[in-house]
Amino acid sequence: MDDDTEELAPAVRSILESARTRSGDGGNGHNGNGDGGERVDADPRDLEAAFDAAEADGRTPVIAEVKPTSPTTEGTREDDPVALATEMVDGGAAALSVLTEPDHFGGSTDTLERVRDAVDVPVLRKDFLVTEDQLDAVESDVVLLIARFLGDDLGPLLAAARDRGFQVLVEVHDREELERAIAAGARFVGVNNRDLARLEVDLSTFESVAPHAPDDVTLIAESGVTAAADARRMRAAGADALLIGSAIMDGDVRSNTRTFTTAERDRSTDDSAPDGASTDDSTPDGAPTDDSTRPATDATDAAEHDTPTS
Ligand SMILES: O=C(O)c1ccccc1NCC(=O)[C@H](O)[C@H](O)COP(=O)(O)O
Repeated sequence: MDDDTEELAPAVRSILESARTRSGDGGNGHNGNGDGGERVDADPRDLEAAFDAAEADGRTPVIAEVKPTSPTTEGTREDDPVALATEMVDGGAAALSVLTEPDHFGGSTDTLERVRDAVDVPVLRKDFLVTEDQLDAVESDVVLLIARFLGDDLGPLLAAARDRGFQVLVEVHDREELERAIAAGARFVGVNNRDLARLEVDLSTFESVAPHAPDDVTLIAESGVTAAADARRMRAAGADALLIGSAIMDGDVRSNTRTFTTAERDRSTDDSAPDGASTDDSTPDGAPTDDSTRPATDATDAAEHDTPTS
């Protein structure tokens, strides 16, 4: 496992420390998979198909995140997560992300199980997994692995997750992490606009990393999307889908989700954030992009799109 924890924001160091002490019970003293310690055999709902269905229906593919709180959020949203999740789906979310991290995000494996039972879209388990046994805490359709935290363990953990049937979203923040993710065989890559060293969000992160991804990788823009204009901007930069938490959780969840899922269909969608927060609009909006035309920074970069994935 990588140990550059000195470079991480204190909150993120604390998240990692707690992740390293959690076992495969999800931190709740309860194995979310039923009977203690059993290896998960996941029967996943297809994430790519969910994105395709959203596109076919004219919706921007959005993974809406059930995120009760976080180190960068004030307060905790106490509503029933199942009710919130149902509203997200009603708002057009192609998939859901559910935090299972208990100490900093108010998540739990029980919440994920309840949400997954209540909806029919794919559900991503959002957590900071660092050991193989943690994969067995609960069944989900997709698990998140964060390249920065895993170092050389990324490949083995990705393989262990796939062995259990999970689809895997590998999160990266820069080009070096993207290359490691691709070398490990990632097919879904999330580019996190939030810098875990400083917890600052900058949408240009996705714009700078995305052109280096092979065309056959499904790219997800994570964090910092707060308005319809941001959603269009990420799509113009090549995002196949968007992972959105705080801006959906703040206020009317169904209506907030709809703001993003209709961002490209209705160009008149108000560009202010659903909660009125200002947006990072330093790059002009772009029209929706086709996967096959993911922008490249230059001809050399374009050639790199042909890198095969396993
Ligand atoms: O969201 C945080 O405050 C946070 C702090 C430290 C590490 C990770 C954090 N977030 C995890 C996430 O990946 C986000 O929840 C997700 O990308 C959604 O981001 P946003 O739409 O900005 O809520």
